[in-house]
Amino acid sequence: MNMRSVLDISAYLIVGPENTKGRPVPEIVRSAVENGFTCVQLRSKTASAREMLRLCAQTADLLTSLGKSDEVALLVDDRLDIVLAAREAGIKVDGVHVGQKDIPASVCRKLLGPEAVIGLSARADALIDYVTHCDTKDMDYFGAGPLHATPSKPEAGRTPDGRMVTRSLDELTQLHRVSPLPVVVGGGVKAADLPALKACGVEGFFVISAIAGADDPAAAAHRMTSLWRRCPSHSKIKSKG
Ligand SMILES: Cc1ncc(COP(=O)(O)OP(=O)(O)O)c(N)n1
Ligand SMILES: Cc1ncsc1CCOP(=O)(O)O
Ligand SMILES: [Mg+2]
Repeated sequence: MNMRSVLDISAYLIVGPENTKGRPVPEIVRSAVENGFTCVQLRSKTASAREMLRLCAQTADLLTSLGKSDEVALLVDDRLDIVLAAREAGIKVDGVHVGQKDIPASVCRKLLGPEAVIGLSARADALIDYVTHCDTKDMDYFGAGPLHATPSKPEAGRTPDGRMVTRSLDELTQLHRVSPLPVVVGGGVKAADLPALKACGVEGFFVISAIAGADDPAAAAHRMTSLWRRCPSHSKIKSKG
């Protein structure tokens, strides 16, 4: 199954060992996926390579046991080396999410091949101009944000001169209009944000703490995915040539 052709970024969980309040990462992933999450990214700024590989193996096994390995993409943040090593070990990891300072998407595409999923964080400055003119041939979606400042990533939205820039709903609506790729928005996103976010037309939301930090991750996941499904979306207006 080519995961790129069925990629669904509508409800996107990002999680690593530092986000779970001591609970096992696969336990959080299970709660999310059993309750409608459609994409999972393993992200850790502290875990060793071996720990990340173990997490990849556990999460891939979990998705298989849930019958979701051909539906729910399993991605790794930043670490192209982990994706390559996981593949070498026969672990089904579908791709990588890279940021502006990470290994370029073109290099990821070259090393991972045509079937891998590759996500890219859109630039924080001059966002609309960047997305309009960016060469998107190697990427599958844009990550954008933050919607709000967030303790999960305090530097998100911080400009070089120290200001905090969050994304307005108008900007996200415009982003959706100009983007040649699907857009997933995160950064401080909570259930209460979802109706307004969906109305912008963006294809999905990403969260860490709303699920991984919740007292009841399964209930939180159910609330978010059902809300997202229920809310009306703004459809893209295509200009006729
Ligand atoms: C879906 C998604 N969007 C944005 C990010 C942020 O990526 P990046 O800018 O590389 O920052 P880190 O996550 O590496 O701190 C993401 N991980 N996922
Ligand atoms: C990885 C990332 N990139 C921009 S904000 C963010 C963290 C989002 O975490 P939370 O959903 O807890 O605010
Ligand atoms: Mg990164």
